[in-house]
Amino acid sequence: MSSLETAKKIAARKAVDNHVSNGNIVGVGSGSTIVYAVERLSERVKQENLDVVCVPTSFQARQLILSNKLKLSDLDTHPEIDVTIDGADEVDSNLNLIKGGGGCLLQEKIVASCSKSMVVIADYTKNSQCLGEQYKKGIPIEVSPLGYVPIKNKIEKKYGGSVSLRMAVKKAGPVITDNGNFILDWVDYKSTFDWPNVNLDIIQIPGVVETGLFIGIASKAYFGMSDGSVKEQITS
Ligand SMILES: O=C(CO)[C@H](O)[C@H](O)COP(=O)(O)O
Repeated sequence: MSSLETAKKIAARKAVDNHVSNGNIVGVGSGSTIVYAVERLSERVKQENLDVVCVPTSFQARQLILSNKLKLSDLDTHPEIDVTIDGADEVDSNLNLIKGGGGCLLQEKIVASCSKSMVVIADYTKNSQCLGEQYKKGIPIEVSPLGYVPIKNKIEKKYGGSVSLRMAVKKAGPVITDNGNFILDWVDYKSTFDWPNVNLDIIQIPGVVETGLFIGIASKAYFGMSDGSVKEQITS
């Protein structure tokens, strides 16, 4: 296993061990790091006979829950979640996040917002001082297909940088989210922006469904480090 995969795995396992207990409703994030968390959750459920119910943040998370034989639920049945564990594309020193590299930002934000706490699991490359310092693929913005060109133009005109429509890899067309929307990726923005205000402003543009900026949502992050240790970060 590469040092990056080991880092993801140790962060994920520690978060599950520290934050999940019997009777919990658990929000299950998306991406590659969450796979290790679900594996650990499944181990603990078997070993400790835990009664845990899982609410997915994506089609991928749903499949992971089912293939690991965990109890699957949804927000209709469980609108209040004890803890959501999820990955991130970048985490700043205030635990503000960029998420949505995997295109699941809307469900991820809804599930996190229904949770008493959101715990981030990531490898050491995601740990930065300010957003945009490490992650260069851009801030994802989920939009209604109808409005993607005017939304792109408005963001570029007001804030600069470049906004592009995310294209599918194995299809001649755009990525379509689990909710039937498009994703815009905004690159070359200023990393010194006042993110809480920029986020609120972008969300006001008609046709913007959600942004991948998670401001003031996460309460703790676990970073797997290259030396095999796990760094814990909380909000100041
Ligand atoms: O936000 C996400 C998906 O929408 C993921 O959590 C994020 O992209 C991190 O993924 P990975 O664990 O593969 O690095």
